[in-house]
Amino acid sequence: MAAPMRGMSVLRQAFQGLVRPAGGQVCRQVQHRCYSTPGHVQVDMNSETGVATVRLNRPPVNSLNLDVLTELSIALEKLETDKSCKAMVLASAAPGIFSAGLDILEMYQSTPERCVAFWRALQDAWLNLYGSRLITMAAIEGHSPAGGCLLAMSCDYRVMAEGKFQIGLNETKLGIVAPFWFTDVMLNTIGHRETEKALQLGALYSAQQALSIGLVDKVVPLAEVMPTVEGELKNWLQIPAAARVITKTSMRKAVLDRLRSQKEKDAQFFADFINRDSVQKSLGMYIASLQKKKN
Ligand SMILES: CCCCCCCCCC/C=C/CC(=O)SCCNC(=O)CCNC(=O)[C@H](O)C(C)(C)COP(=O)(O)OP(=O)(O)OC[C@H]1O[C@@H](n2cnc3c(N)ncnc32)[C@H](O)[C@@H]1OP(=O)(O)O
Repeated sequence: MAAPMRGMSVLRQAFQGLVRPAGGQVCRQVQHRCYSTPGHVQVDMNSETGVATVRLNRPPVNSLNLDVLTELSIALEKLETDKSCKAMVLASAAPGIFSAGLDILEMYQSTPERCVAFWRALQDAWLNLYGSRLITMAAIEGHSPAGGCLLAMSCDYRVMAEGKFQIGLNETKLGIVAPFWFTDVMLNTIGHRETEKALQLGALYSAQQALSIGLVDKVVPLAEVMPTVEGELKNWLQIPAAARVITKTSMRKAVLDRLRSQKEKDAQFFADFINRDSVQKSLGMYIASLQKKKN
């Protein structure tokens, strides 16, 4: 039997038929399909309910590098074209973390070519997620700063674990600036006034604070995050899909089109900005401060 997954009772897993096959990877019998387990993005498709669970799996903190973003993008594309898939839950396989955001090492002392490739991968992953026809829900079972917050905000619904975890767009604290499409998503989520404060301060919120400004939709104990997402999904799945998708698309189209129309310019701008001496200096100091935490 596979080791119990966080936030899920052993009984529940037994009921769902979790087994460990000869290859050593966790798979489910009968109604579940695992499309991709060897990489950094695990997809578990329940063909009975039409709900896919996509877990980021890059310990220790699920930082988003070029590989993770490319895998995430491909996984989302596959689910989008899978007619049996109706909904997607974005979660983490790493305890205590949803995602630490972009891998800072992709932005520090990197080449302009790598920076552009990295940024394109982020753009594509985000366009696939924010523009998805699927019902998308974020199960935030840990910290979710910066790019992690962007992924969560890009879902239709967010459930976060109570306790010490934090969420927010903290870019200014690193001496960098949240790109316009990060800002657009936050504006659509919490409104203008809260976004202005949040972005200028690089604010990281506790789950309760995030709930109070509408950055997340529900806060529950850690073990209740997945069951709460599953419960909420039942409501969403009852809505006629075509009407829901048209509504979602019309509300998100302007923001998606804004990036689509200037993808290359945005990627080039990112590479130029990130390679400025002053930005590299700030990032270097931030990396040192993360490392110092341990000593
Ligand atoms: C008009 C101008 C327009 C400009 C347009 C372009 C501008 C560019 C915008 C770029 C956008 C960037 C968005 C981002 O996502 S930046 C990333 C921001 N992320 C963070 O600030 C999170 C940093 N991490 C933490 O705070 C903590 O790690 C944590 C998430 C709270 C977890 O804490 P915990 O104690 O559990 O873990 P550790 O801190 O000990 O970390 C374990 C190891 O992981 C390394 N680490 C952590 N985060 C990252 C990361 N994001 N990237 C790479 N590596 C990371 C950490 O250093 C530890 O490594 P070690 O074991 O080797 O020491």
